Amino acid sequence: MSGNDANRIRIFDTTLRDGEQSPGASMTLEEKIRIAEVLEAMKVDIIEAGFAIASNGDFEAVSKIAAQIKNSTVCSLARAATADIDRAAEALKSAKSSRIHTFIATSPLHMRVKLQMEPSAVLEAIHRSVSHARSRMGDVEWSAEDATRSEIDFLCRAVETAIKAGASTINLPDTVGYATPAEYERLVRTVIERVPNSDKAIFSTHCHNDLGLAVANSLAGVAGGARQIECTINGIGERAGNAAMEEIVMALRTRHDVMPWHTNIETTEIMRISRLVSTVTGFAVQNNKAIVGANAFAHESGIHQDGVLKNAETYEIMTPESVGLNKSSLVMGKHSGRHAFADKLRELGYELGDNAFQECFRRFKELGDRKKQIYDEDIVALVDDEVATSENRIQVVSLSTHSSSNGRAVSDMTLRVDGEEVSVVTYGSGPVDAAFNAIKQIIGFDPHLQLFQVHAVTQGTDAQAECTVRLEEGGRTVNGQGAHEDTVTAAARAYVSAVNKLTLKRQKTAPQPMVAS
Ligand SMILES: CC(=O)SCCNC(=O)CCNC(=O)[C@H](O)C(C)(C)COP(=O)(O)OP(=O)(O)OC[C@H]1O[C@@H](n2cnc3c(N)ncnc32)[C@H](O)[C@@H]1OP(=O)(O)O
Ligand SMILES: CC(C)C(=O)C(=O)O
Repeated sequence: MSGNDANRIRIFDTTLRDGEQSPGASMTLEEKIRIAEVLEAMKVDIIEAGFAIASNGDFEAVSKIAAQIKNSTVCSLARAATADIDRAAEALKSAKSSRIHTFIATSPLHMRVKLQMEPSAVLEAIHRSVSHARSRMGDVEWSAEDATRSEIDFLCRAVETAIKAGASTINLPDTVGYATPAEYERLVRTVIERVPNSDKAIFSTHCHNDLGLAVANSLAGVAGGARQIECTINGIGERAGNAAMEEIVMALRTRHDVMPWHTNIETTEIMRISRLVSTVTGFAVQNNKAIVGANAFAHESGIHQDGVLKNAETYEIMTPESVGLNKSSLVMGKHSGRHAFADKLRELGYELGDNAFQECFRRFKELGDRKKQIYDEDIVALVDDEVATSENRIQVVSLSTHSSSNGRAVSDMTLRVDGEEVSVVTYGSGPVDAAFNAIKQIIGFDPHLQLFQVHAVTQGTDAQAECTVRLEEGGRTVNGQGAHEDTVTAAARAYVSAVNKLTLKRQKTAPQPMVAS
């Protein structure tokens, strides 16, 4: 994307610093380096690699990332304290491009309660810390922690002080995610308008998501004049997290018509980094999360699937490829329609005649009513079962069984034999035995069961069972398969499938009566 440089938004990623502040999200050194490498590959402008004074581990991570990353600026956080700044400078010393990010709170509450400092002392601390940081490094960012709950006059004086002392980036964090978009836009605009030397700095947003407004506020901040956005992958961060980088970048790209700003981010790396951060932190991405959630490019309803098959733009405002996904997915379930089912069958390599298709679709809908998720394997099992049994002389119409842990099982079975329905009630040592006895009683002969095997097609207790039955009779051996989410029905279908093969073989030599009299 090209554009006027005044419209270029720098992306400052703080996944490794603020993101790691999410309770439970600690990352190892190796994991941080892997994440930094992908951030660099996706052309992030500034990577905040850690808070060097926080621990030896943080120091080492910042140092190693600084030494390794060449195409992004590497940054460390530091309080308004000489020791913090020196530690940050030390950790960053081998970086090709580096930044010290120093901060202090400017809201009355934070100054009084947390820092226990008078506002005048805070102004002095800003001057001292930024000047010291500048003496150690050319690129210094200063943040007014809790800017959105600060008094505007004081905030403007603090910003002016920081710029005078040499800060070239001024960040106005919504530290507790309190602002609304209109307020935040106004805050950024007001500070830029009122601070006399504001043209010497780039203004930045850093929005938390306590009210779910982090991304909206960041974009509002840009409308107010900010040209750097601080954000994290998957929106991880302190409490409810930070603005999600993938959402910001894709919003700017997708709605360029109304937001004339652009980033340098290589968006096709988005899925890769999202999965990496999720794996490393153990923080699953919610299915309906914008851009990177499992459902972000997935469609289950028949009407949507039909639309997407005709033209993806009907229900997709960006392409899956643009975020590094191969394609959108049509999730098969009870809401799917014939168009999507036919498309799925083609993808799985099936070509069915009309009748078989209609029957498979009917069974698929039934399965969808009973099973939460339908996987490709379920459809394969269902279609194979249907294709294998649709021409059979004997078919299972219905089966119900009752069993208990300390007694016999009973089966109530109806088979269709040459178009005629026959029902029997039989007993057995278990439900499968009872069902097999029913089939034997109806067909009138008793083949030897050589093999009975069951396996679950997919995971979960609602998975379909796939059964194989091997029968032998008079030197003839046949295998039959059956699939169903009820294991006993799957077994019965497999048995009947084998019996059909056996009767075919028997008829070729010595035709027998099909129905017991
Ligand atoms: C909004 C943010 O995300 S800010 C970043 C938050 N991230 C972190 O805190 C993670 C890393 N932090 C740490 O490892 C530790 O808190 C350290 C190493 C920084 C400090 O540890 P400790 O010296 O034990 O202090 P502790 O964390 O208990 O308290 C913080 C101290 O820093 C002071 N402080 C807080 N912010 C600043 C600041 N910007 N500049 C100067 N001092 C500050 C507090 O007033 C308090 O000072 P006090 O000890 O005189 O009361
Ligand atoms: C240190 C600053 C940038 C911060 O993380 C915040 O205010 O949330």
